[in-house]
Amino acid sequence: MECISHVSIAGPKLTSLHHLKPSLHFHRSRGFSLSNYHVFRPNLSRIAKRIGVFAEISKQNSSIDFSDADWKIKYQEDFERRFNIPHITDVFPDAQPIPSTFCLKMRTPLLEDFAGGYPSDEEWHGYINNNDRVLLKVIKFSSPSSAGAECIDPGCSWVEQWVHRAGPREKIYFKPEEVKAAIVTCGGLCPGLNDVIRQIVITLEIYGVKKIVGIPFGYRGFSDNDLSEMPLSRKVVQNVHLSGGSLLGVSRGSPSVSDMVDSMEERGINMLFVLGGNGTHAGANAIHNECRKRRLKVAVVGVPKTIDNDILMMDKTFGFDTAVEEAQRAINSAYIEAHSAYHGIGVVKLMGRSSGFIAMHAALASGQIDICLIPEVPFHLHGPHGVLRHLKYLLETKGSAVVCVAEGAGQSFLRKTNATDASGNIVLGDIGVHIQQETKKYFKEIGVHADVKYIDPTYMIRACRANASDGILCTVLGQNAVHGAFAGYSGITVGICNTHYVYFPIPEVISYPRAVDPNSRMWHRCLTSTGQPDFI
Ligand SMILES: Nc1ncnc2c1ncn2[C@@H]1O[C@H](COP(=O)(O)OP(=O)(O)O)[C@@H](O)[C@H]1O
Ligand SMILES: O=P(O)(O)OC[C@H]1O[C@](O)(COP(=O)(O)O)[C@@H](O)[C@@H]1O
Ligand SMILES: [Mg+2]
Repeated sequence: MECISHVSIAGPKLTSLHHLKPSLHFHRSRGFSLSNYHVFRPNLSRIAKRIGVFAEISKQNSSIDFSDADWKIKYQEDFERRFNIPHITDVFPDAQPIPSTFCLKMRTPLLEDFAGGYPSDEEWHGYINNNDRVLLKVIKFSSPSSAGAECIDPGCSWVEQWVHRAGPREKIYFKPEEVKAAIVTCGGLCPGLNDVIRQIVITLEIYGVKKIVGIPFGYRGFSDNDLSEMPLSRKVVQNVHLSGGSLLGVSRGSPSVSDMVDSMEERGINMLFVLGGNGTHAGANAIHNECRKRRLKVAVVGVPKTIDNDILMMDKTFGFDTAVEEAQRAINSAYIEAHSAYHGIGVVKLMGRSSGFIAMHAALASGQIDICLIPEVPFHLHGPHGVLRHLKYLLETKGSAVVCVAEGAGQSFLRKTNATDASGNIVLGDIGVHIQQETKKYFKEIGVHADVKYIDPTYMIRACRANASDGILCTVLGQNAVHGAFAGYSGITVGICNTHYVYFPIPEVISYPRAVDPNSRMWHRCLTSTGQPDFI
């Protein structure tokens, strides 16, 4: 691979970190304690153990023999294998590609049949080479103690990790007139679903596909005989992005994988575009595997939909930006209420089952949050270092305060019900209500007036239409999903990585939910912005 040119990273230098050092009750979670550095990412590991994910990472790295002079080459080869994207020729080695019918200089497939041959423009240079790659990690950490460092070996050496570049290929493995493409949207709503549906349909038509359908109400639509598939065309989807929600509907819970593949066979579906989060992608990968087992020439391509932004490796997922923007309205209302009341306290609960990205980014964007609580960073409500004591301090010094809490935070304070939704997700207790009640109780007990208001904007945020930035992301992801399917890939998902668009094999991005790294610069920035102390 070619040489990389390096640039310096902005941020506090070790020599200037003393202002962040923990005092008795200050920023212990920032983790600059170098003397305790036994593992590569101590703070992250501590949190990781709690949420049971990073054990896997250390297991992967602990099996590497760093005394082997070739360990890096072997690691990179192994990485290349892991991130290889499954292709139709893995199962059908004799499958012959045809020249792509996708060419921006030649839009005739919309109008013509292919009896006289496939239109193509050999001279066009708008295609992606199958060997093009995008660098997954772009920071060269010089020490495991650098904030957010992700090191493979104790010396934290530079290891290149490349993933597949997304986009249209010169050769395609499906004849457009033989394609029946289906789109399904699963899980909860997320801004941008309609934008992605629209782009998939438009791009399919540009390739020359005539049979495009929507599966209604998520995976359920495969098995419920009362639900018929929805014919889709550019005309049908032309304006769908102007409203939120999903044109096709969503649902949780699903029929068995084998029933879904039976249904696909009956309907003659050979391209399936699956829009959803971790659960949906697990389903998509299972469908892909089942199709392979049955030797069906089918492309299954995912588009990660998670407002929580909890899919691994990606810069962000669509809908996240809109959610952060929309959350500003709730935060601002909470701020105005709190600021206008005598000793006002506003509590805003934002989405994020296991990841606090929305809360962290919304806090950063608003500049009105005094306390941001996320699932990745443990906290106490009561006690000398607890949230409530700090709220009292804020009322004394500022007169009002605003708390932003991610829905998955502080679950240990709430009674567990073990209830799950139809998809098997744990039903969380309402931490927002709990904080509101505990705050009221606390101030009553200490005889200090406090006017506590609680806002839960979850469903208002989820139902929004995508903002401009998400609209663009959805457009690119939707188009790339179609390019990936035509290129013959299956069991893949699309994403954005270091601002470039890529394909990932599904299992690599859903092995556990992506979480905020409490040792990352972004969390440190959030703490700097809110000015909150550690609550442990
Ligand atoms: N491990 C799994 N294997 C197969 N299908 C799954 C799995 N987990 C969830 N699903 C299905 O995926 C769909 C969406 O899952 P859900 O967790 O509700 O949303 P999300 O995809 O956003 O995580 C549901 O229809 C659910 O039944
Ligand atoms: O009320 P519902 O539909 O179960 O959804 C609530 C959940 O949906 C979410 O918005 C995320 O849903 P997905 O995992 O489906 O993307 C969570 O933040 C929230 O816990
Ligand atoms: Mg899920």
